[in-house]
Amino acid sequence: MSKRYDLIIRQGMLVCPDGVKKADVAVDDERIVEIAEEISGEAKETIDASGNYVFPGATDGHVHFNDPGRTEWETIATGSNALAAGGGVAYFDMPLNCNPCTLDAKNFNNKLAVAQRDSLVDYGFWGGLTPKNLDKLEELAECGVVGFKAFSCFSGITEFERMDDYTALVGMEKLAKLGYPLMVHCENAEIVSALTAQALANNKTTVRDYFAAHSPITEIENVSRMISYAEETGCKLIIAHVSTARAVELVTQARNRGVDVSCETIGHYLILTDDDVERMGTVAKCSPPIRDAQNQTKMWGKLFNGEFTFISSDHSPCDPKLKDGEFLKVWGGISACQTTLSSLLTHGYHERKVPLADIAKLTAQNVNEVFKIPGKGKIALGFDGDFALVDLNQEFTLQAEDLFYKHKASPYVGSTFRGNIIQTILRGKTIFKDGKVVSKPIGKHLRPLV
Ligand SMILES: NC(=O)N[C@H]1NC(=O)NC1=O
Ligand SMILES: [Zn+2]
Ligand SMILES: [Zn+2]
Repeated sequence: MSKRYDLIIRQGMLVCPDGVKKADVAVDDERIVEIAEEISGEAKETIDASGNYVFPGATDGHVHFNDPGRTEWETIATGSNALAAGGGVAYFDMPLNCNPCTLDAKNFNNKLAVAQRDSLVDYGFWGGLTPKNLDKLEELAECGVVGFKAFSCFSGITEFERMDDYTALVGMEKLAKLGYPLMVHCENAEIVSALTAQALANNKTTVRDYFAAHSPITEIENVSRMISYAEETGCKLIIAHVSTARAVELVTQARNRGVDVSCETIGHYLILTDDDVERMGTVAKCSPPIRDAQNQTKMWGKLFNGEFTFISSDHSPCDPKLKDGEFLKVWGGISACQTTLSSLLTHGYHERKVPLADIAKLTAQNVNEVFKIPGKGKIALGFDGDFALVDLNQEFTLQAEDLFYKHKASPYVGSTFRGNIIQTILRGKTIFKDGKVVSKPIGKHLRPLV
């Protein structure tokens, strides 16, 4: 007997964990219920995807939507719209740069209320770990955080204090017991702050002065230090936005000897170089900074080796006024959550032949597996009906007005991409189509199975 499903997507090239295949996929009651060469049943809605690729909807493991409290920078509403326009169905929001920061249950619940009202797509939240909230980790875990985030160096936000070595050790001991991962922004605080102070004192504030103050060793040293604490405590460690191939090598070596450590990288470390940043200016300032072309080539090698667990955007926008000034002094953060998938299709698949199934793992599957989010991140039976429909060969040049961010700025404005997201579907419902958001906020809170 043929069934009547909520949705059937017909004849798309499905990007499944084991490769790409032409098939139909049916969704009923928000979940994928059938995948077959030809599904005989009918549906309330049918999408003809012939000629297009169907990716699992992306999950961005690392964004700063700044809501509540810094909504003049970005909001959950605008950020989640941008994510959907880029094929995203979920994100994990960082415990800063919202205000107050997510350092206890009360502020977690404040943010949850905003997301319940305003988030177009599904969401998880990071809790923070700072010297001030070692006694709040348990309550944050009970709230349902996906993990904890800490900064080894100054975070840019005074209220979100950096994690000193004592806090790193004790925090990791506690998180190991609770069974939650810690993600660390790894840059050596003493070296970065001394070099920055010296540069400022000498009026050396150019882009190259900034790179010099955040040289590769500051990341490499701190990654190895964090690995030592993880190895000692058994805490699951994730290195945030790793920017140097040498740091990735340290992570891989540690993992090979049994340490529970993995790393995330960000699109811009694979796509832009230091010379691009010099040309583009402060819109492309981030920390750690974007490195040279030689390092970038090695980073692609690491991607081909499977050494990155997932790729995020580190979407960290600000009020444009904060990007206006001398390079060393302005806000560090890049707006990118709308372009990660298209970037990887352009520079990964088309330029370097990265398999599409690997791109799907890096943008959707792995991040949900690492954080134990059930039922999300791949095109498989029983999983959420989350899809990004992609015209793989369609080229487009990104215009500022295409961006759904609160502030229409990004280093990628003016770049030409190959691989356009034409439709995004969250749990069976179309939320973005042909350049427009077509749904009210329907996001729900994602809790890990810890
Ligand atoms: N506070 C904040 O968002 N910092 C982020 N920006 C950036 O470029 N790197 C970060 O960690
Ligand atoms: Zn960071
Ligand atoms: Zn970040």
